Amino acid sequence: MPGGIDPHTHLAMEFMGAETIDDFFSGQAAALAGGTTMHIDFVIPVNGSLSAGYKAYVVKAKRSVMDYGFHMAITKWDETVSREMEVMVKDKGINSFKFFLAYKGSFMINDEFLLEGFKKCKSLGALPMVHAENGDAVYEGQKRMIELGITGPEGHALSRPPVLEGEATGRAIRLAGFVNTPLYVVHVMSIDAMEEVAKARKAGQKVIGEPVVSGLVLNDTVLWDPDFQTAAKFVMSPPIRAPGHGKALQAALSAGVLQVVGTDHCTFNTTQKALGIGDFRKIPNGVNGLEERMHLIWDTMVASGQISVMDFVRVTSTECARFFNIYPRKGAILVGSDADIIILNPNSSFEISSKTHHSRTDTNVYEGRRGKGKVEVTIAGGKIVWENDKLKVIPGSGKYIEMPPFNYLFDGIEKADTNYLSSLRAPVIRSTRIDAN
Ligand SMILES: NC(=O)NCCC(=O)O
Ligand SMILES: [Zn+2]
Ligand SMILES: [Zn+2]
Repeated sequence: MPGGIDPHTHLAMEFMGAETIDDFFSGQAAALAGGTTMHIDFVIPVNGSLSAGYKAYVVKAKRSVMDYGFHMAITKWDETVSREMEVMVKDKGINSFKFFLAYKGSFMINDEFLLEGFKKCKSLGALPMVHAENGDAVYEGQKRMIELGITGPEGHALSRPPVLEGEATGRAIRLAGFVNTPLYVVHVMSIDAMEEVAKARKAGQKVIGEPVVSGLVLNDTVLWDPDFQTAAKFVMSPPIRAPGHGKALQAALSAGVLQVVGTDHCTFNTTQKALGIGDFRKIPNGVNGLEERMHLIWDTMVASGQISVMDFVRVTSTECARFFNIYPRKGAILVGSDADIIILNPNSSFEISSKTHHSRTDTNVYEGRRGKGKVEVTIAGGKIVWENDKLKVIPGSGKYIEMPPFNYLFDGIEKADTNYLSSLRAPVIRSTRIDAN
């Protein structure tokens, strides 16, 4: 099959007072061992500067062992940001921008700037992405938990319930519809958010929903574990939800309501997670998944009969290549495509453990999981990099993949705008005469 493409990772990311323990070397080594041959990471601007952020990430990615691309986060709005977005698209090969509706006081931006960002993305042919949670309400929910004396990891889930994800997802979708731009919703974690995506797609709106492995296969009961370390490793945003949400997301994935599976790989070790002992708001948010994604999706979705092998390739690779406009170079086995290929043996089994995984983190949120379907060989760029449970990787061998704007979702956007304009009624010409009496 074509190698996996993970549309959502955070390697060497500075976040919540810590830096993720996996960098572009260890995170990518883990990815290759799990059959993923390309990932798209989020560049975080430095003090709001896109160019400074881009430069920093070019340095971070120097030791790459596999191909990668960048999305860019937009964390503030002004003329410079608007101009720099243009540079990122036209000169740097970035065709997607992420807007955080959560993380009040750090990454979050308001609706006025979200609208500006959506308009700019549309004009550049870049895909806007949203982290959809209502950041103001999350802030309120966090205060409420602390006042109630709930300071442990369970407070994380209780302070940001599904309704806040549903609200922000619906709002972002409606604003994208108002601007008439395609939209990509990252880490859809709840039924509430998924149903907003479903409703919009049914109405013909170009909305992409990305579930992540943790949301598909885990549930939030672990956040109530009495051991802080055990519970804290599962803290991510939006939170892993109550039992039932994961199964509904799986059904949505098999029905095509959700389209591509990411990981949101963002790893912090036990010492880093301990920053939040006594205050869940300080636990660095993020879980692992780069190495586990292909195995868990195969086992959960294909081995269980929920999706076909063809669908597996679509949701783990091809569709991602199409959304980010690099198909058929990536996401296919064709003459002229990059030779990123995996051999997955459906009859052999895998077992996940922090003792054997390739990530640098000392825990694994999928610890102890076993299943059917193991990636036995990974070929990246025509070279065997994973075979007989051994990695053969060369730091610096990974290439930066430039992604051009105007993917297929932009087809028809201009036409719809023209139709909209001509559908507006002719302006009313009113008399300004005022009668004397
Ligand atoms: N998701 C998460 O908890 N950490 C990474 C940052 C983000 O994607 O929101
Ligand atoms: Zn996010
Ligand atoms: Zn993320």
